[in-house]
Amino acid sequence: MAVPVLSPVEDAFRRLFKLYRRKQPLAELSGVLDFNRLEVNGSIAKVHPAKLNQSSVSDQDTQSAGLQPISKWKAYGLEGYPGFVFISNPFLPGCQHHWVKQCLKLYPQKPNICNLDMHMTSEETSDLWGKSREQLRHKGSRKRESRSLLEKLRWVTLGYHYNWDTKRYSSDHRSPFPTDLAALSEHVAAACGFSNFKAEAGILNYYHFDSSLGIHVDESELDLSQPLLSFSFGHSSIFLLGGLKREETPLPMFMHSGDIMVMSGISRLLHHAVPRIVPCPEGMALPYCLTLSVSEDFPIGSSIIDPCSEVDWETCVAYLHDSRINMTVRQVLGAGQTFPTQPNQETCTWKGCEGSPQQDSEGTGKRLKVTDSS
Ligand SMILES: O=C(O)CCC(=O)C(=O)O
Ligand SMILES: [Fe+2]
Repeated sequence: MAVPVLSPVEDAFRRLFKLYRRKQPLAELSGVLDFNRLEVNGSIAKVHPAKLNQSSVSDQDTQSAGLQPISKWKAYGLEGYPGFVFISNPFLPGCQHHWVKQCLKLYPQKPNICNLDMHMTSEETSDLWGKSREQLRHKGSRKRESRSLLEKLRWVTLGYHYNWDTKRYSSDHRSPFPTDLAALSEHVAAACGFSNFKAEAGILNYYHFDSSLGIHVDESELDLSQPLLSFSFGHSSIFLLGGLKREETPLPMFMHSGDIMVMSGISRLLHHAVPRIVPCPEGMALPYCLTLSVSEDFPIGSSIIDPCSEVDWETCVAYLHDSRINMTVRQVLGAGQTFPTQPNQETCTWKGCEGSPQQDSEGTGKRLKVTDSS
C-alpha cells in the first residue's frame, strides 16, 4: 500500500512566499524594503551604511567594468544579517546594456549549458539570439504561445556547471568562465573585502512576470567562506531573505535593475527566494537607468565593456519588456582545494556548513529552478 506523503506544515517563509507570489489580488508591497526609498520605508529593517574597501580597486578598473568609483557606491548592511551587503545600482550610465546583451547573446552559447539543452539538439539550441530576434521584434502583436527560444530560456550555467540533479559541481564538467564577468565579480568582491575571490561558477536566471524561484540555500560550493554575488537587470523582483532555518520569517526587499547583493559570512547560508517579478518602480516598459546611454568620454577602447549596438539593444529592450535577468557568481573551491574523490565525502571548508541538500519551495529537495506559474 502506498504511504501517503504528508505535506510540510506551512511555515512563515512559505506563507510569505505564497503571499507575494499571488496574482489575484496582488499583495500589498508597502512592507517590502526598498533601498532607494529608505526615507519612506527605512523602518522595515535596521539598515546601515556598509563599509567598503575603497582602495581595493582603482577608479580606472571599476570604470573599465562599467562601474562608478567605489567611493560613490551606496552600499548597505542589515542589522541581524552579518555579511549581507546591498549595493544600490553602482553601474555607470549605459553600462548595464553590456551585461544584458552578454546574458542574451553570448553567455547562452556553447560551451555554456542552458535549460533548452535538456530537451533540444545542439543544432536547435545554437544561435538562440539569431533565431529569436525577429519574433522578439514583433512581440507586441503576437500570441503568447509563440514565445521565442530566448523567452524560453530559464537558466544558463557558466564555469563549473552546476548539476541540478546531484546539486554538485565537478572537475570534469567545466568550461572557461567569461573573463568580463570574472573581472566585474572580482572587483565587487574586493570592494567588499574579498580580494582573493575567484569567479568559478555562474548561474544566470531568466524571469518573466509569471516566474518565481523557490526557497533555497546555495551551499553546493565547497568554499563557503567566499561570498556569493548577485546582479540584477531589467524589471524588479521581490527578494525574500530568510534565516539559517528554512521556516524563519524572511525579510522582503526589492532588487531593481543594476542592484548587486553580496552574501558572505553567516548570510552566505541564509535561505532565500524570489516569489515575484514586479514592474520597475517608474512604471515604464524599461527601468529609467536602462534608458541612459554611455557617456561620451567613456574609454570604450580600454574597457571590458563592449558597446552594445543600437540594433542589439533593440532586441534586448524587446526581451526586457516583461523580463528580469539575474546573474549569480560563486567561487567553488578554496585555494589549493580539489574536489572530493568519493562523491559523498564532505569537504566544505566553512564550519557553518552542514552539507544538507538544497531545498526547493516545497522542502522536498527536488531540483530548484526558475519556474513559471501556469
Ligand atoms: O534571482 C535572484 O535574485 C536570486 C537567484 C538565486 O538565488 C540563485 O541563483 O541562487
Ligand atoms: Fe540562491
